[in-house]
Amino acid sequence: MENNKTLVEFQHVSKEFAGNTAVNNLNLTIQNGELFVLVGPSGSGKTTTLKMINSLEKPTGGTILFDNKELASYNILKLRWKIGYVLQQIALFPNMSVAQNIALIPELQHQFKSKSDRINLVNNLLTSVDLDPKTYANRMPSELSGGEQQRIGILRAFACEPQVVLMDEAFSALDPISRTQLQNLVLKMHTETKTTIVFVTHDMNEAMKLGDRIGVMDNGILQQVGSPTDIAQNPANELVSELFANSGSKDVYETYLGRIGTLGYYVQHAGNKETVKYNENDTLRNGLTELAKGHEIEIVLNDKTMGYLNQSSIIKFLNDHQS
Ligand SMILES: Nc1ncnc2c1ncn2[C@@H]1O[C@H](COP(=O)(O)OP(=O)(O)OP(=O)(O)O)[C@@H](O)[C@H]1O
Repeated sequence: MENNKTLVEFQHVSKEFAGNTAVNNLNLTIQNGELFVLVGPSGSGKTTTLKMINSLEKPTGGTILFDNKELASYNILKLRWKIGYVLQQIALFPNMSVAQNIALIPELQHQFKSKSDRINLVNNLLTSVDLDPKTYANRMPSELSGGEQQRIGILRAFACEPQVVLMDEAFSALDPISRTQLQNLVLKMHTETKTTIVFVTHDMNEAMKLGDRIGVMDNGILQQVGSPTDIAQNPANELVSELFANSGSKDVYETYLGRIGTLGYYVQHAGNKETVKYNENDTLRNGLTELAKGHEIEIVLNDKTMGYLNQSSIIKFLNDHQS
């Protein structure tokens, strides 16, 4: 029977380059609608895994299913229309305006019935990321900052309503402020569009902030797959706990909260942006209630709040109240 929940499935997938194993016997399922993060040190096989999803690399062993059909049986060029791709090296077309870049793929797919459809799509997408269409639509990529260019790269990837968006170290070259803004943008796009995203990073903090589930890779081998809570609380082995420890465990709780805060905020994006501060155990519960209502909150960490945050019930609480 078909399982519509699975979008990508790696079955015993390996990839060798001239005798060197980049990916070793990978078994992994990525669900429709999830934000899946692959994290691991340099050379661990993340990019190779990602590229096998859009067939930029072909496995040397095993099988990949896409939407329950063997990837090898697809017309790859057609399939790539349905796969958004965002790279670290910002890849906007330099001779096209912002609007032309964003509308390119839907245009090639004849998705616009009229000129106003095209203008509406571009204007809505730009407005959704706080870039005024009047100012930005006709600019050329060279007239944008790095962060703005990557923002447009993300919009372009989402513009054709892809089945999945692949992002490879998309923010690694950016300054910390732009990086945080773009991470928040990805969470917002994901919450709003429910598009499946596979995000590659070497940064555990970024993984903890973004991932619904995280896959930890090392040396071509998938070490563990789990929610941020699983990875933080029950690392499968030394490698995972070291990677986690090196990322600074305090930061992890902060990014964890960042994620919760961002989700809370974006649930009611256009609504009330009241800021309330909480710093005690009991008020944290109240804070979460506010958050579930869509209010933005800031939680100051101390021993008590850290104790409470250790419970995975915090996530359950938000899930129960947001749906
Ligand atoms: N085209 C290629 N030819 C030969 N070897 C390759 C090729 N692409 C990747 N490799 C090797 O495969 C291994 C995994 O590389 P990959 O780029 O997937 O790792 P990664 O985890 O994404 O690393 P990084 O974060 O540095 O990009 C590395 O040893 C790399 O040198």
